[in-house]
Amino acid sequence: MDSEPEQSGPVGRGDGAEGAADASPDGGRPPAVRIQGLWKKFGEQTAVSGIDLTLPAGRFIGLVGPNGAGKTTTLSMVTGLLRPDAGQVEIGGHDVWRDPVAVKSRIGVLPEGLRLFERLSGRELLGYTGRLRGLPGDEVDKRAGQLLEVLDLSGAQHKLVVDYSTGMRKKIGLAAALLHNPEILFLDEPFEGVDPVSAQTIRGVLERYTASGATVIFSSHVMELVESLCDWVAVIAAGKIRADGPLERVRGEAPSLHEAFLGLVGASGRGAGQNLDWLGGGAR
Ligand SMILES: Nc1ncnc2c1ncn2[C@@H]1O[C@H](COP(=O)(O)OP(=O)(O)OP(=O)(O)O)[C@@H](O)[C@H]1O
Repeated sequence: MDSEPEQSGPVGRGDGAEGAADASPDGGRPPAVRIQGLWKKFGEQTAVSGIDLTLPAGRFIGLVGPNGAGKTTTLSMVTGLLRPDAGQVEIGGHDVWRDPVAVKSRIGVLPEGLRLFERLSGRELLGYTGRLRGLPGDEVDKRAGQLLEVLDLSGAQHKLVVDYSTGMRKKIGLAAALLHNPEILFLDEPFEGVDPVSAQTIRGVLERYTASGATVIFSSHVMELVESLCDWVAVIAAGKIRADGPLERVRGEAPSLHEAFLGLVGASGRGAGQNLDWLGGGAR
């Protein structure tokens, strides 16, 4: 994207770190995430272009942006999976790269393109994950059984992960990310490829988790989903944050988050397919 997007309707960036002001320590809790000057290039391609962002603890937060905006790259750097070219990230007040053990014990991650141990059953995968996390065996068994039950995977617990469907993989990945009861859960496109029934199950688990004061940060391009789940939103486009803050403020005067998003990423009124004059039954 080579031009600045319009910012009609919702409150955008460029007016100081107003999102940061609202995301300041809440009841003595440090922000869930504090990002300063984050950059990442892949060869000539700048994926993340100087992001500053503070996300408060205890919220359901959506990171939204079009394809290629930099969501996965940002989440990978924030969760310690990808080293930034420049910048700092703190999670719950701990530096991700200087204090990785403290950070990793506090977070759960459901990455994009989830790579799982395919030759383990779902149950074995949770057992292995729990032991890696240092949980006692009986506690792992108890938690794994409950998570499998709630996520409707009990019937498939002895099936190999390689034979799981896309939705089942998302759910077992979510169970593995929740097993150690993290303070902050990062989910990259958790609902992609998931049917409505499984989506409702995942949603219920996440709502229960945030109701107890935990933080969920998830990326998505499904605005309706973000609007119905999140109370805090950050909009990213072309590697930059375009707006962030409470949902109502990012939505502004726009009738929906979808409309606000199109304005913020500069896609309002973009014609769809005027050049495809050959396409369609009548043009043969
Ligand atoms: N490993 C890589 N090597 C080269 N370019 C990359 C790599 N990873 C990401 N990119 C590029 O960086 C930009 C941001 O990609 P990223 O995957 O972070 O976007 P995204 O917002 O998650 O997109 P989507 O919604 O389509 O998953 C894109 O232009 C992408 O092509």
